Amino acid sequence: MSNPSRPTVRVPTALARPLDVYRGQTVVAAVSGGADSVALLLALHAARARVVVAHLDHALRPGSGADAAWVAALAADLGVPAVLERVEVAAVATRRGWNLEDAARRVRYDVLSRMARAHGGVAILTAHTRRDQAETVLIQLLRGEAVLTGMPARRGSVHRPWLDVGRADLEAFLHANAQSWREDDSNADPAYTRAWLRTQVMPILTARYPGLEVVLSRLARYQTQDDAALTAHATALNPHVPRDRVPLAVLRRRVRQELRSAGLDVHAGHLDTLVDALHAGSTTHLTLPGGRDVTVTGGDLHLKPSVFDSPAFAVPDGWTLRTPESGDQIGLPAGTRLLSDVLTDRKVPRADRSLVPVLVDGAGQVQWTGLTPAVWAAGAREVAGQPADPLHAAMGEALTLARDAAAAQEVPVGAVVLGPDGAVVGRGRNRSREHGDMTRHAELDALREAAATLGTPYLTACTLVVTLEPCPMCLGAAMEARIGHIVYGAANPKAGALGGVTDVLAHHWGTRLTVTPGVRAREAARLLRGTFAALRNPRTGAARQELAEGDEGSG
Ligand SMILES: Nc1ncnc2c1ncn2[C@@H]1O[C@H](COP(=O)(O)OP(=O)(O)OP(=O)(O)O)[C@@H](O)[C@H]1O
Repeated sequence: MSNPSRPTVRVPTALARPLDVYRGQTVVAAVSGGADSVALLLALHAARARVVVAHLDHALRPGSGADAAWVAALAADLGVPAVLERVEVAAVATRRGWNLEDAARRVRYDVLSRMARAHGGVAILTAHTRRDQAETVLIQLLRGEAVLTGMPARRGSVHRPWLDVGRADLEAFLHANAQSWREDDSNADPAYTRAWLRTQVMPILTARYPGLEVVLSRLARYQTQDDAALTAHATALNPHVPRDRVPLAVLRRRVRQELRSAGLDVHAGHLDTLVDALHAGSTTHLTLPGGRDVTVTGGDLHLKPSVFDSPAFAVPDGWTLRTPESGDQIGLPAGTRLLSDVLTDRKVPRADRSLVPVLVDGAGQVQWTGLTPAVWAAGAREVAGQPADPLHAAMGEALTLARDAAAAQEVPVGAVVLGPDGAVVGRGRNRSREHGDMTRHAELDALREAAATLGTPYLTACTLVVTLEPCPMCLGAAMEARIGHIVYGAANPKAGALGGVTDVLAHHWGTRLTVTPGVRAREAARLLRGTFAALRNPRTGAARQELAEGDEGSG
């Protein structure tokens, strides 16, 4: 029931019109408690939509619980139902190897979709405004994305009705109705790209180009229209048209469509190589992320089918070989996961997932998967009489080095380099404090030692194993040394160059490098947390440090 003591809300036309279509409809309003989503909630309620308020507490800030309670109280005051959920997003990010912003977004949309299904909502409405749209276009530009379409006004059931609404109109609306909102300090923290753009970059640009926000959101609209037209051409492309007569913009979309429909992701550099070869009628071979080989020859694109391994060991009694079934689970050292999530993380194309051989035990738990390298359940290697995972063992050495660094009051990061035969040829740990030199990172020490051991600076068939996602300096050094494979433990949202802050490999480099994230990630992350706690508070921190050490064998 609506609160009768609440004054009637008057909504200006610019804000009300985009919401007219929801009159009488059940919709889920995503309300953070910030100005934009509070205004959306008020305006939707005034538009006589049947609103269900949805709020996710990401548990990333001490005040987040208070925000949730505030949103619940506002919903109660308006007489509309509210669904609240709390998810430890930081733990999800660590487990899945995602950066924090990414994890927060993925978890949020997942939870919102579930809430919409449970309440029969026809749409999930977010309060993104023209300002958010302008920032998104700038982010796409800075990341070097091929099209600057911004956020779509609709994607599936997610609707963004206010993408053309200016922030000033919205705040004026809230003030006119004496409605308060919650301020989130992290919105001003320049460590986050969006907040940095909002607080540091946009003010400078807007001082010179006052209409920038409008211009950028118009650009997004035009680019969306252009992209739709070119994509339609690409879809309708006749396979017999000589490729050198097809405009590159259409060809690029066509190649992307073909790869996407095979469930494959590509970097811009890969796409350029394939498109150029198609257009020129030349031949090129590439290995895409996820290990799929693709060849362009004679103006055609050929995808080699995924090849999966069969078990090359005696299958233990009671285990059965089959293909994945929905709901399959695997007990990994860091916890039990859905097999489908593991296959997603390993970038197995959707179309090929039903072909992956798996071994399940008598209880139906997956013990082994035929990926390269294979994924084993915790303890399964021992049951099958297989040697320990060499990467797990190498990470153990790197963790020991990281602990040595911690004991020497250094940031606890350790690294080893495995030579082409898998033996350790280089070791390193952080020594920046000892030398008063910020280039003395663990990886650089390990690379240097490996080059000395092998007698060559080129470490082409070598693997760098490091406890923390490398920073740009160390990743650059590894690429200069032509390292073929990087394995890391914990994600590094503050300085990581493999997706933590930026994904350096998204650009086209001359070297080919594969990356395995998340090996013994929990131990590496705990060690870092324990050391920082020890530095801040020597008494309680010491206990945590011991905890971190005791965790070593659990991976
Ligand atoms: N914790 C949350 N729970 C529910 N919905 C959220 C949450 N955080 C963000 N959203 C939705 O996503 C939109 C965009 O998120 P963003 O982080 O830009 O918003 P915000 O700055 O936290 O809040 P607002 O946009 O309400 O001022 C919000 O307008 C809101 O609709």
